[in-house]
Amino acid sequence: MDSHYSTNLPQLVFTPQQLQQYEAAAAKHSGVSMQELMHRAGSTVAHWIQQHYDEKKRVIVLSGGGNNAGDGFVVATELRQQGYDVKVWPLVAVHTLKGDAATMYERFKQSGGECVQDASLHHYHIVVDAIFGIGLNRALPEPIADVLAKVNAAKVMRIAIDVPSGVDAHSAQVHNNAFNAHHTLTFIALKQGLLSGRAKTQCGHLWFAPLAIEQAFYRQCSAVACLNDHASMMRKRPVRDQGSHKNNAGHVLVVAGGLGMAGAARLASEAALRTGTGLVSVATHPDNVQTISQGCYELMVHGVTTAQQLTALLEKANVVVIGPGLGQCQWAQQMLSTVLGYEHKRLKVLDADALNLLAQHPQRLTDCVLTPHPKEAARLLQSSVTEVEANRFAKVQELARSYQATVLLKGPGTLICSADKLTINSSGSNALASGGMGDVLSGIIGALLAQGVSPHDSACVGAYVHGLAAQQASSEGSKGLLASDLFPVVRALIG
Ligand SMILES: NC(=O)C1=CN([C@@H]2O[C@H](COP(=O)(O)OP(=O)(O)OC[C@H]3O[C@@H](n4cnc5c(N)ncnc54)[C@H](O)[C@@H]3O)[C@@H](O)[C@H]2O)[C@@H](O)CC1
Ligand SMILES: [K+]
Repeated sequence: MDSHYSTNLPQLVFTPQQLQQYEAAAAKHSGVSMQELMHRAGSTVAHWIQQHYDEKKRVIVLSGGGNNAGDGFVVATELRQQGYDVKVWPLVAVHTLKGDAATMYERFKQSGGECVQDASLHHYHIVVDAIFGIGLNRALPEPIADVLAKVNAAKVMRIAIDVPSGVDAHSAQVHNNAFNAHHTLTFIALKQGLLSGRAKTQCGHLWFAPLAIEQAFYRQCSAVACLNDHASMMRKRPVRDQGSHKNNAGHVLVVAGGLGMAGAARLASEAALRTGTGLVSVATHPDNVQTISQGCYELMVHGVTTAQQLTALLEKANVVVIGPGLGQCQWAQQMLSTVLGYEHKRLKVLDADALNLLAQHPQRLTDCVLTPHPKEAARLLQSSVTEVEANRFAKVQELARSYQATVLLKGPGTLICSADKLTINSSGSNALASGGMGDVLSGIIGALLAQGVSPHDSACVGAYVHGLAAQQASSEGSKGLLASDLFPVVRALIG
């Protein structure tokens, strides 16, 4: 069916530039004209609205000056035909419309459709955003931003066509007053910029409508990233043979917990245990030993003050997780330089203060997974959080390249980047959780590495399981999720 849509998203992810370049060829190969394609796009949105809201709901479509507006005029025409009270509020003068968008405007007028200026929003139930789609190339002009500020504050259902206006579908940058959608219906192929960072939340529920040309599009160009899905992530979990024992399931050494920071070390090391590691050792500040061991007697906890003591522990482990609650004092620096300088191959997860210390002395790494949040990423790149969030995709690639590591950039739609691969995480975010969530994630990734999963896949599966566990452990929208609440869910997912 041409107006098919679903919240089941494909795994292949593209840039908006690829859509601009190849969608005409894909349409041609599918025997569809560009005008028919615009018609399908608009019809799909109209159909979606009919499926979700009856014709008593009053609809206003905000239109812009490009083809996204053309889709909007199709929506308005079709909904009118179905008996909805629908108006269009052009935010760009309609006489500037060209080509198919101008044709769709004419059809709307000919069918008796009306345009209004300065509509009073409280009269409407549904606002459809047809201002900008993949053609957005700068911040929103002030008059449009002012209208969108009012729309975002109004008690209306907000539905975006293809891309919420003000969201850059390439970089995931969210410009001021971008349309804050409850639902976004995006066409033909997934655009990377809708899937990560604040842009992801700005889309609300994301629906995919292939317009029956997606297969032809996939044949035109290669995806730039992969959106992970449940089945592929579950397939990549480590398999533990029934006849195996603890020594076959890896040995993680968690180097964590400066003075007064026992909790971070405990969360990371318990997470490593709960994710199936055979043995977990902890190297920590001597004062923390008792606190970390309490109630988790499976952990082997060592108070460590010298490089020699740490080296002795490194010899026994196959994976090191370093950073949670480490601090940045001399002891912490010594721990990190001992781990990074250790002569034998050890896979390493660097998190939290290990990243902050690394940022002070940037160096190329070997066998490392880095797990920065945007602020840590900004420090590692000597940049700012604003710059990182303005282009998460470019920044995670820059980090992976300059540090020669697998990098996991946290936030909604966590990004995982290795030299040749970019993956976007699809499971929930933990925006409503309290502290310690990152410590758990580093422990999970360490455990997966220790059980033989590759660095890229460990980061992907770790991010997926962690997000899903946060989703499952918290009831919808409730605050106060504890990092330790994740343990039983992680176990159930990985086990
Ligand atoms: N025929 C086609 O190419 C199809 C296009 N489709 C729709 O068309 C959209 C893409 O259309 P366009 O490429 O025309 O792009 P848009 O409709 O997104 O807007 C582009 C226009 O806005 C201007 N613009 C961009 N950013 C601006 C800003 N911040 N302030 C002021 N003006 C700005 C551009 O210079 C251009 O004139 C898609 O997102 C999709 O909704 C669909 O109908 C499918 C078929
Ligand atoms: K839009």
